[in-house]
Amino acid sequence: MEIRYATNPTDFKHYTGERIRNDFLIENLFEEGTITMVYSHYDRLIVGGAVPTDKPLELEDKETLKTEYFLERREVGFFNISDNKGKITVNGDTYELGKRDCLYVGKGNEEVLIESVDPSSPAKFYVVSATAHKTYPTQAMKLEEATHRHLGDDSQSNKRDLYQYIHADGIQSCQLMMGMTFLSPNNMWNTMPPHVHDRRMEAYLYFDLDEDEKIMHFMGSPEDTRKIVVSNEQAVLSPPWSIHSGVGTKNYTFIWAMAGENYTFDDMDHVDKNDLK
Ligand SMILES: O=C[C@H](O)[C@@H](O)CC(=O)C(=O)O
Ligand SMILES: [Zn+2]
Repeated sequence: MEIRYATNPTDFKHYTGERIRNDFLIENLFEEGTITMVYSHYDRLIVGGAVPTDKPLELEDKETLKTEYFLERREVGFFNISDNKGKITVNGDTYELGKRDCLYVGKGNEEVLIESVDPSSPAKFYVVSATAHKTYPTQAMKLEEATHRHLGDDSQSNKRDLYQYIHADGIQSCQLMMGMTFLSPNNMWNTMPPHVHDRRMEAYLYFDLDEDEKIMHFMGSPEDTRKIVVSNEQAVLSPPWSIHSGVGTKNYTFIWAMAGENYTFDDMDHVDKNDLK
Protein backbone atom coordinates (compact mmCIF):
# COMPACT_ATOMS: atom_id res chain seq x y z
CA MET A 1 0.00 0.00 0.00
CA GLU A 2 1.03 3.62 -0.38
CA ILE A 3 3.12 5.01 2.50
CA ARG A 4 2.77 8.59 3.71
CA TYR A 5 5.55 9.89 5.96
CA ALA A 6 5.04 12.47 8.67
CA THR A 7 6.23 16.07 8.76
CA ASN A 8 6.60 18.70 11.46
CA PRO A 9 5.05 22.19 11.76
CA THR A 10 8.36 24.01 11.10
CA ASP A 11 9.02 22.32 7.75
CA PHE A 12 5.32 22.45 6.82
CA LYS A 13 5.47 26.27 6.62
CA HIS A 14 7.59 25.95 3.44
CA TYR A 15 5.36 23.46 1.62
CA THR A 16 3.78 24.37 -1.73
CA GLY A 17 0.11 23.68 -2.36
CA GLU A 18 1.11 20.66 -4.45
CA ARG A 19 3.28 19.19 -1.68
CA ILE A 20 0.44 19.67 0.82
CA ARG A 21 -1.98 17.82 -1.46
CA ASN A 22 0.53 14.99 -2.05
CA ASP A 23 1.25 14.50 1.65
CA PHE A 24 -2.16 15.04 3.25
CA LEU A 25 -4.97 14.55 0.71
CA ILE A 26 -6.09 11.04 -0.29
CA GLU A 27 -7.98 11.29 -3.57
CA ASN A 28 -8.82 7.85 -4.96
CA LEU A 29 -10.00 5.63 -2.14
CA PHE A 30 -13.08 4.06 -3.70
CA GLU A 31 -12.43 2.05 -6.86
CA GLU A 32 -14.81 -0.74 -7.87
CA GLY A 33 -13.58 -4.24 -7.22
CA THR A 34 -10.62 -3.22 -5.08
CA ILE A 35 -9.48 -2.24 -1.64
CA THR A 36 -7.19 0.80 -1.59
CA MET A 37 -5.18 1.62 1.51
CA VAL A 38 -2.74 4.33 2.61
CA TYR A 39 -0.34 3.81 5.55
CA SER A 40 0.28 7.04 7.44
CA HIS A 41 3.24 7.40 9.79
CA TYR A 42 1.03 9.61 11.97
CA ASP A 43 0.25 7.10 14.71
CA ARG A 44 0.56 4.39 12.03
CA LEU A 45 -3.04 4.88 10.99
CA ILE A 46 -4.15 3.06 7.85
CA VAL A 47 -6.94 4.72 5.86
CA GLY A 48 -8.69 2.79 3.10
CA GLY A 49 -11.68 2.29 0.87
CA ALA A 50 -13.22 -1.01 -0.27
CA VAL A 51 -15.81 -1.37 -3.05
CA PRO A 52 -16.49 -5.11 -3.44
CA THR A 53 -18.15 -6.28 -6.66
CA ASP A 54 -18.15 -9.84 -8.05
CA LYS A 55 -15.81 -11.36 -5.45
CA PRO A 56 -15.14 -10.76 -1.74
CA LEU A 57 -12.21 -8.48 -0.92
CA GLU A 58 -9.87 -9.61 1.80
CA LEU A 59 -8.46 -7.14 4.31
CA GLU A 60 -4.77 -7.95 3.87
CA ASP A 61 -1.40 -6.55 2.84
CA LYS A 62 1.33 -8.89 3.99
CA GLU A 63 3.94 -7.13 1.89
CA THR A 64 3.55 -3.84 3.77
CA LEU A 65 2.76 -5.09 7.26
CA LYS A 66 5.14 -8.09 7.35
CA THR A 67 2.77 -9.98 9.66
CA GLU A 68 0.90 -13.26 9.11
CA TYR A 69 -2.42 -11.41 8.83
CA PHE A 70 -3.68 -7.82 8.86
CA LEU A 71 -5.14 -7.73 12.38
CA GLU A 72 -2.25 -9.56 14.07
CA ARG A 73 -1.23 -6.30 15.79
CA ARG A 74 -4.06 -4.00 14.66
CA GLU A 75 -7.73 -3.14 15.09
CA VAL A 76 -10.05 -1.76 12.39
CA GLY A 77 -13.26 0.20 11.94
CA PHE A 78 -15.51 0.00 8.86
CA PHE A 79 -18.29 2.39 7.83
CA ASN A 80 -20.56 1.72 4.86
CA ILE A 81 -21.03 5.14 3.17
CA SER A 82 -23.19 3.83 0.30
CA ASP A 83 -26.97 3.31 0.12
CA ASN A 84 -26.17 -0.23 -1.02
CA LYS A 85 -25.90 -2.97 1.57
CA GLY A 86 -22.65 -4.77 2.24
CA LYS A 87 -21.42 -7.52 4.50
CA ILE A 88 -18.24 -8.25 6.36
CA THR A 89 -17.30 -11.75 7.50
CA VAL A 90 -14.92 -11.99 10.44
CA ASN A 91 -13.53 -15.52 10.96
CA GLY A 92 -16.80 -16.96 9.62
CA ASP A 93 -19.27 -14.60 11.39
CA THR A 94 -21.13 -12.34 8.93
CA TYR A 95 -22.34 -8.81 9.73
CA GLU A 96 -24.65 -7.00 7.29
CA LEU A 97 -24.06 -3.26 7.10
CA GLY A 98 -26.39 -0.65 5.60
CA LYS A 99 -25.66 3.02 5.03
CA ARG A 100 -23.98 4.65 8.07
CA ASP A 101 -23.55 1.33 9.89
CA CYS A 102 -20.21 0.69 11.54
CA LEU A 103 -18.30 -2.48 12.35
CA TYR A 104 -15.34 -2.64 14.71
CA VAL A 105 -13.06 -5.68 14.44
CA GLY A 106 -10.50 -6.30 17.15
CA LYS A 107 -6.93 -7.56 17.12
CA GLY A 108 -6.33 -11.25 16.44
CA ASN A 109 -8.98 -11.98 13.81
CA GLU A 110 -7.20 -13.77 10.98
CA GLU A 111 -9.73 -13.45 8.18
CA VAL A 112 -11.84 -10.43 7.26
CA LEU A 113 -13.83 -10.62 3.99
CA ILE A 114 -15.68 -7.63 2.57
CA GLU A 115 -18.61 -8.14 0.17
CA SER A 116 -21.56 -6.37 -1.42
CA VAL A 117 -25.01 -7.89 -0.92
CA ASP A 118 -25.77 -7.13 -4.60
CA PRO A 119 -22.50 -6.99 -6.59
CA SER A 120 -24.19 -4.92 -9.32
CA SER A 121 -24.98 -2.22 -6.71
CA PRO A 122 -21.80 -2.33 -4.64
CA ALA A 123 -21.43 -1.15 -1.05
CA LYS A 124 -18.64 1.33 -0.24
CA PHE A 125 -16.68 0.78 2.93
CA TYR A 126 -14.42 3.36 4.52
CA VAL A 127 -11.73 1.51 6.46
CA VAL A 128 -9.51 2.87 9.26
CA SER A 129 -7.03 0.77 11.23
CA ALA A 130 -4.74 1.58 14.16
CA THR A 131 -2.16 -0.50 16.02
CA ALA A 132 -3.60 -2.47 18.96
CA HIS A 133 -2.18 -4.19 22.04
CA LYS A 134 -5.22 -6.24 23.15
CA THR A 135 -8.41 -7.73 21.74
CA TYR A 136 -11.71 -5.92 22.15
CA PRO A 137 -14.86 -7.69 20.92
CA THR A 138 -16.00 -7.31 17.34
CA GLN A 139 -19.13 -5.15 17.39
CA ALA A 140 -21.51 -3.56 14.90
CA MET A 141 -23.32 -0.28 15.54
CA LYS A 142 -26.05 1.67 13.74
CA LEU A 143 -26.38 5.44 13.65
CA GLU A 144 -29.34 5.32 16.08
CA GLU A 145 -27.20 3.51 18.65
CA ALA A 146 -24.29 5.97 18.50
CA THR A 147 -23.79 8.74 21.07
CA HIS A 148 -25.38 11.88 19.64
CA ARG A 149 -24.15 15.46 20.21
CA HIS A 150 -25.67 18.67 18.80
CA LEU A 151 -23.00 21.20 17.89
CA GLY A 152 -22.92 24.73 16.48
CA ASP A 153 -25.83 26.93 15.42
CA ASP A 154 -27.38 28.59 12.38
CA SER A 155 -25.98 32.03 13.22
CA GLN A 156 -22.45 30.66 12.74
CA SER A 157 -23.32 28.39 9.79
CA ASN A 158 -21.91 25.41 11.71
CA LYS A 159 -25.00 23.57 12.98
CA ARG A 160 -24.22 19.87 12.91
CA ASP A 161 -24.98 16.50 14.50
CA LEU A 162 -22.01 14.50 15.70
CA TYR A 163 -22.33 10.75 16.30
CA GLN A 164 -19.66 8.87 18.25
CA TYR A 165 -19.48 5.15 17.45
CA ILE A 166 -16.06 3.87 18.51
CA HIS A 167 -15.12 5.75 21.71
CA ALA A 168 -14.86 5.43 25.49
CA ASP A 169 -18.67 5.20 26.01
CA GLY A 170 -19.44 3.26 22.84
CA ILE A 171 -17.67 0.47 20.95
CA GLN A 172 -14.51 -0.23 22.93
CA SER A 173 -11.11 -0.17 21.24
CA CYS A 174 -7.43 0.21 22.08
CA GLN A 175 -6.85 3.63 20.53
CA LEU A 176 -9.11 4.01 17.51
CA MET A 177 -11.95 6.54 17.85
CA MET A 178 -14.45 6.97 15.02
CA GLY A 179 -17.70 8.70 14.30
CA MET A 180 -19.70 10.68 11.80
CA THR A 181 -20.76 14.34 11.67
CA PHE A 182 -23.68 15.67 9.55
CA LEU A 183 -23.88 19.32 8.61
CA SER A 184 -27.45 20.64 8.72
CA PRO A 185 -28.83 22.09 5.45
CA ASN A 186 -27.49 25.62 4.79
CA ASN A 187 -24.70 25.09 7.33
CA MET A 188 -21.20 24.73 5.93
CA TRP A 189 -18.56 25.03 8.65
CA ASN A 190 -17.19 22.06 10.57
CA THR A 191 -14.96 22.29 13.61
CA MET A 192 -14.90 26.10 13.64
CA PRO A 193 -13.76 27.35 16.14
CA PRO A 194 -11.03 24.76 15.58
CA HIS A 195 -8.90 22.76 17.95
CA VAL A 196 -5.72 20.73 17.99
CA HIS A 197 -4.92 17.61 20.05
CA ASP A 198 -1.18 17.12 20.05
CA ARG A 199 -1.64 13.68 21.60
CA ARG A 200 -3.65 12.27 18.68
CA MET A 201 -3.72 12.53 14.92
CA GLU A 202 -6.98 12.59 12.98
CA ALA A 203 -8.30 11.77 9.52
CA TYR A 204 -11.43 13.19 7.89
CA LEU A 205 -13.35 11.52 5.05
CA TYR A 206 -15.71 13.99 3.37
CA PHE A 207 -18.74 12.55 1.54
CA ASP A 208 -22.44 13.06 0.68
CA LEU A 209 -21.26 15.96 -1.49
CA ASP A 210 -22.45 16.52 -5.10
CA GLU A 211 -19.78 16.08 -7.75
CA ASP A 212 -19.23 19.77 -8.49
CA GLU A 213 -19.25 20.87 -4.86
CA LYS A 214 -16.03 21.32 -2.88
CA ILE A 215 -14.77 21.56 0.68
CA MET A 216 -12.06 24.03 1.66
CA HIS A 217 -10.25 22.08 4.37
CA PHE A 218 -8.00 24.14 6.63
CA MET A 219 -4.88 22.69 8.23
CA GLY A 220 -1.57 23.78 9.73
CA SER A 221 -0.58 25.40 13.00
CA PRO A 222 -3.31 27.75 14.24
CA GLU A 223 -1.06 30.78 13.68
CA ASP A 224 -0.15 29.78 10.09
CA THR A 225 -2.95 27.94 8.27
CA ARG A 226 -3.19 26.49 4.76
CA LYS A 227 -6.11 25.06 2.80
CA ILE A 228 -6.74 22.03 0.59
CA VAL A 229 -9.63 21.91 -1.89
CA VAL A 230 -11.33 18.55 -1.31
CA SER A 231 -13.90 16.73 -3.48
CA ASN A 232 -16.53 14.15 -2.58
CA GLU A 233 -15.26 10.91 -0.98
CA GLN A 234 -11.73 12.17 -0.42
CA ALA A 235 -9.85 11.98 2.88
CA VAL A 236 -7.42 14.32 4.60
CA LEU A 237 -4.73 13.35 7.11
CA SER A 238 -4.43 15.78 10.00
CA PRO A 239 -1.17 15.84 12.01
CA PRO A 240 -1.53 16.15 15.80
CA TRP A 241 -0.29 19.78 15.73
CA SER A 242 -2.71 20.83 12.99
CA ILE A 243 -6.16 22.33 13.05
CA HIS A 244 -8.72 20.39 10.97
CA SER A 245 -11.71 22.43 9.93
CA GLY A 246 -13.57 22.85 6.69
CA VAL A 247 -16.16 24.91 4.90
CA GLY A 248 -18.18 23.48 2.03
CA THR A 249 -19.84 25.06 -0.96
CA LYS A 250 -22.82 23.05 0.34
CA ASN A 251 -23.56 20.97 3.46
CA TYR A 252 -21.96 17.52 3.65
CA THR A 253 -21.12 14.61 5.96
CA PHE A 254 -17.75 13.48 7.23
CA ILE A 255 -16.27 10.57 9.15
CA TRP A 256 -13.59 11.45 11.67
CA ALA A 257 -11.09 8.95 12.99
CA MET A 258 -8.39 9.45 15.59
CA ALA A 259 -5.52 7.44 17.02
CA GLY A 260 -2.75 8.16 19.49
CA GLU A 261 -2.50 8.72 23.21
CA ASN A 262 -5.38 9.54 25.61
CA TYR A 263 -8.62 7.70 24.81
CA THR A 264 -10.68 10.79 25.58
CA PHE A 265 -12.69 12.49 22.87
CA ASP A 266 -12.68 15.82 24.74
CA ASP A 267 -8.92 15.97 25.13
CA MET A 268 -8.69 18.96 22.78
CA ASP A 269 -6.92 22.30 22.95
CA HIS A 270 -9.46 24.80 21.65
CA VAL A 271 -8.18 27.64 19.50
CA ASP A 272 -9.61 31.14 19.83
CA LYS A 273 -10.67 32.46 16.40
CA ASN A 274 -8.69 35.65 17.19
CA ASP A 275 -5.51 33.54 17.25
CA LEU A 276 -5.96 32.10 13.76
CA LYS A 277 -3.72 33.35 11.01
O1 LIG B 1 -11.45 15.75 17.69
C1 LIG B 1 -12.61 15.66 17.23
C2 LIG B 1 -12.81 15.82 15.80
O2 LIG B 1 -12.09 16.86 15.26
C3 LIG B 1 -14.23 15.77 15.27
O3 LIG B 1 -14.98 14.89 15.99
C4 LIG B 1 -14.88 17.13 15.23
C5 LIG B 1 -16.20 17.07 14.55
O4 LIG B 1 -16.62 16.08 14.03
C6 LIG B 1 -17.01 18.30 14.53
O5 LIG B 1 -16.65 19.29 15.19
O6 LIG B 1 -18.05 18.29 13.85
ZN1 LIG C 1 -10.09 16.91 16.30
